[in-house]
Formats: sequence, structure tokens, C-alpha cells
Amino acid sequence: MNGIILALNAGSSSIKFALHEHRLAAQRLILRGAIEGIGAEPRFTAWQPDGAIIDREAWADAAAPHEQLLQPLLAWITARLGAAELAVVGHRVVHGGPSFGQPVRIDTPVMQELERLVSLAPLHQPHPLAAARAIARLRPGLMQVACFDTAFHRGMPAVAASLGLPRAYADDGMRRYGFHGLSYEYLAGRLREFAPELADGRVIMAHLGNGASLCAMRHGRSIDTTMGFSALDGLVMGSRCGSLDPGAVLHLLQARGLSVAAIEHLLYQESGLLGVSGISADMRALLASDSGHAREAIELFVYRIVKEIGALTSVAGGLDALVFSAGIGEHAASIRSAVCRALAWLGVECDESANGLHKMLISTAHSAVRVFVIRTDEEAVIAAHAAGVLRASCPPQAAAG
Ligand SMILES: Nc1ncnc2c1ncn2[C@@H]1O[C@H](COP(=O)(O)OP(=O)(O)O)[C@@H](O)[C@H]1O
Ligand SMILES: CC(=O)OP(=O)(O)O
Ligand SMILES: [Mg+2]
Repeated sequence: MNGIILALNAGSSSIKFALHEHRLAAQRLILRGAIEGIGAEPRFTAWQPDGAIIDREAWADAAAPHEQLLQPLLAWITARLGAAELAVVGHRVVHGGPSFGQPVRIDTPVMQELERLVSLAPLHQPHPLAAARAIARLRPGLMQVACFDTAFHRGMPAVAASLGLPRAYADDGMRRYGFHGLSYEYLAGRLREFAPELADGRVIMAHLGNGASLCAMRHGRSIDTTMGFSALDGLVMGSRCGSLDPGAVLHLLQARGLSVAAIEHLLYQESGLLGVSGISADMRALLASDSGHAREAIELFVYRIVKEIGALTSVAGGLDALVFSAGIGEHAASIRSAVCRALAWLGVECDESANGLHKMLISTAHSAVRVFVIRTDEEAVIAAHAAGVLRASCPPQAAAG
């Protein structure tokens, strides 16, 4: 099976994409791109594999939602591809619910099942579904594949997945699912490549982007993670509060009289770094600010990471390696440094000069825990999964190519 694979990753504040060529069962990156700052100042950028910029422009008006940005994105991709044909489109779908534990071809029943999960991930789930519908209209017959953030955590021990609710609710799919699984799958693969002696050990990965979570791994598999039933749980994020006493939700409903829609908006869109700082959900803006509220927001962000690393270290029975990734984890040296300082009791020792240079290994030779910065690539995992589903659907003689 040969052809071009489009991987689409609609996150909460960005749409990232990549084009890969699939030939002779190997994948080659052609280009990658992103629309960032969605909801504030959408900017489109496309890069060659070596990082050179192909195109950069401000796009549409500030209020344009994900859906409106898809049309110009698809037009740009089509123009760029020229005569080359897309063979398959892979989508990052945040929630697979109880039904989907591996990548699946999107058809009408799958689409209906995924629509039912929108309320569990209102910031994310609608975007790939809207994209899949738009692509089906423009290119009927083109195979589309859903790749799930939740799938990586499917094998989590039952005790880690339990919400502690009565059994009937658990039987009905109310469990801790975990997210950012495509990123964790990529990071686990990379760690195995360059530090195979650590890949089977006690590892905590920190995916710190607009959405943020931690994942504890043994043998490269998830044993627990900070996000749970929804992508609201765990760490403080750009505009999500993270772990919240459920009593606070009852209070908002009963004593404050907020509607369900207002509470959903409050918890997903108005809280976290944005809510605490009153300035921005964007870590860059907070780091550049001299406001006391921005400092408080950053302090809370770091505090929750440190606290949850403590909990996950207990679950893993110790810590051999800590990996920072995603927008903040890859670029914000001061955040990494603050987390490492607070983990000195675990024997974590950051090499500040390597950290400042964003080197891949940022712990000192004496550190009891090796600390890495690894650039994540969810799109590469999406492309590999999409190619796998396409290959599996090809007749054997075609699949040989
Ligand atoms: N150089 C940087 N310094 C600090 N934070 C950064 C930097 N670059 C990106 N970020 C932060 O990364 C976050 C976005 O991460 P990303 O993984 O791209 O998000 P998404 O969840 O939309 O995929 C934002 O908070 C942004 O401020
Ligand atoms: C699940 C999630 O929070 O994703 P993102 O970080 O892309 O918002
Ligand atoms: Mg992301």
C-alpha cells in the first residue's frame, strides 16, 4: 500500500497536521503544520521536515472556531499536494469511551458512537468529528481513521481506573480513561529507542501543553494517569481547573444557581491558568508578565505537577526517569527547573545549563532520576495507525507493496 497520509490533531487551542508518504511499509514525513492560537489570534504555519518554514500567515478573524479554519486548511493541503493523492486521513479523537480500544475506520455507526461521547470531552471531541464530516463531503470514499487518546490507558490496572462509584455506574462505562495517549505512545517509543535500559523501568511522563497530564509507566505501559473520566481531571491547565472536589460542583449548582452549561464553561474555559491569573491561558504570556496573579497561576501549575508526581511515584514504587513534553514541557525551562527543584527529595538534580539549552537529557550525572525533554509527535502516531488500518483493509496482493 502506497500513498499520502494526512494526520489531523485538533487540540483544544490548536489544529496540528502532518503529511506523510507511505511507501513499502515505511513512513516519510513530507511536511507538518499547525493553526495555533485558536479562539484568540489564529496563526497558520507549515514547516518542512528540517524545520524550515514553508508558509506563515494570520488566518481569519480572532473568533473563528476550529470548524471555520478547517476549510482553508484543507484547501491549502489540496493545493500543496497537487496531483498526489491522499490515501487515508487519520484523526486524533480524544475520547474512545468503553467501545474503542484501538484505531478504527470511521463509518456512520462509529460516527454515531463518537458523537455520544461529546459531552465527556466538549473542548475536543467535536473538532475531529466536524473535520471527518467535512472531509467525507469533500472527498466521499476517502478512508478516515479515528485514533484514540484513551486507548493507551486501556490496560491500566482496574484499581487505577475505578472512580469509586457504585458498581452499576462502572458497568455503564463510568471509569477513569486517561488522555494524551497518542503522545504517551510516541514518547514511550522514543525513550525505548535512546534509553532502552530505562524504558521498562519506573517512568513518569509529563505532557504539559494547553491540556496537561502525567502518566506513570512500567514496561512502557500506562499504570496510572492524572486525567480520568474526562480531560478535566488532574493538573491545572490553560483554562481547566484540574482535580476539583465534586462538592464544589454541587455548591455551584445548588447555592450559586449556575446552570449545567455555565458550570461546563467555567470548568473547561474560564479556570486554570486563565482563571487564576486573570491574564491568559498561554504560559508564554504568564512567564512574560510581572503580575502577582500570573506568578500565583504559575506557582499553582508547578505545585500540582509536583504533588501528582509524588502520588504517581508511590504508585510506580519509585522513579527512574521523568520526561517533559508538549508546548510547556518542551519549551519552558523555568517550569522544568521549578519542578525538578521541588523533587530534590527524590534525588532529582537538574543540570541548569543543559535545561536552559533544552537538551534532551537535563539531569546531572549524579541525579538519582534521569530527566529528559522529548519533543512529542502525536501526528506520527496517528499516521502510523491510519496506515495500519488502511493496510489491514487492503486485499493481500495490494498490501504487499
Ligand atoms: N517557548 C515557550 N515557553 C513557554 N510556554 C510555551 C512556549 N511555547 C509554547 N508554550 C506553551 O505551550 C502551551 C501549548 O502547548 P501545545 O502542546 O502546543 O498545546 P495543545 O494542547 O493545543 O496541543 C501554551 O500554554 C503555550 O504557552
Ligand atoms: C486531552 C487534552 O487535554 O488535549 P489537549 O492537550 O490537546 O488540549
Ligand atoms: Mg495537544
